[in-house]
Amino acid sequence: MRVPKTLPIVVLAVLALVGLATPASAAVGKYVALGDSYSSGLGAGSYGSSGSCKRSANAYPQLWANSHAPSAFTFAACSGAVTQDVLNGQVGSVTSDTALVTISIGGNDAGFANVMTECNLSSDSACVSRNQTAQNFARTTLPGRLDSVYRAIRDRAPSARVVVLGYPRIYKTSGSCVVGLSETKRAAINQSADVLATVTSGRAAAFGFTFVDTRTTFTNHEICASGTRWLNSVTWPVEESYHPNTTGQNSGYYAALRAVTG
Ligand SMILES: CCCCCCCCCCCCCCCC(=O)Oc1ccc([N+](=O)[O-])cc1
Repeated sequence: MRVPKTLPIVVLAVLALVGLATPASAAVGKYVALGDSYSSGLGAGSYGSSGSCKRSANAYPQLWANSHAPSAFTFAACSGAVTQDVLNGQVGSVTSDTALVTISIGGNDAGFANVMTECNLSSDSACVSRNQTAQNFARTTLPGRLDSVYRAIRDRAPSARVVVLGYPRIYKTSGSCVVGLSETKRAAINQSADVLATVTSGRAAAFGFTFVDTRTTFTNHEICASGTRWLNSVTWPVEESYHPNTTGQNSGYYAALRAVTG
């Protein structure tokens, strides 16, 4: 076997060229953060001048932008948003050169605030019934609404990576819990979270989007869990109740997002 004397030099030259053409870390393109209060960071404080949208400096989209230095960052998520709000007021920020889109949406369409209010003020059976209504809505009406949002994102940015982040279970169910609702109510609310996760992950997959299941990230950090709690219980302002706190945004949502984006 005869190896030409010039081969090592050629190999080195090729390696050098490849090295020059490849930056130490890949450049990060434009990032647009869409969604509701779980993405705006309501519950995590430091809302700056974002008004009623309550975009927190501690929210996972801001944490991701701080650490990844995208070429542009649009924080469009807004507290209380339903799917139609994303279509009307948020998705316009997504453009053909957007590289990454993140979103959490659908919980308000399914009646999140009404469910939590009913379960706090009414009987076990009323809470269970209200959750069944929400679950029925999530299975029948919500898929079409999610499809409209996901289609709009894909149409506007066909080559963007789209990461759909789900909602955690709010409660730990086993064991006693002074700050929490009855076991029956907690189980019913968690079942709604499970239905939302199933429906949302299914629609995300249909569009080739990445679904991040935050139920697993938040495990043992729910309300009534013995570990550090990552969600507010009933708190003041009331609208911040049942939302991720600073640690929930960081160790729950941001960590789960980084697990799929690097
Ligand atoms: C649909 C049944 C919900 C039962 C609990 C299910 C598990 C957790 C699901 C969480 C879904 C939260 C999505 C909504 C987040 C959000 O924007 O909340 C709001 C925040 C603020 C307002 N508000 O009016 O100020 C209204 C709503």
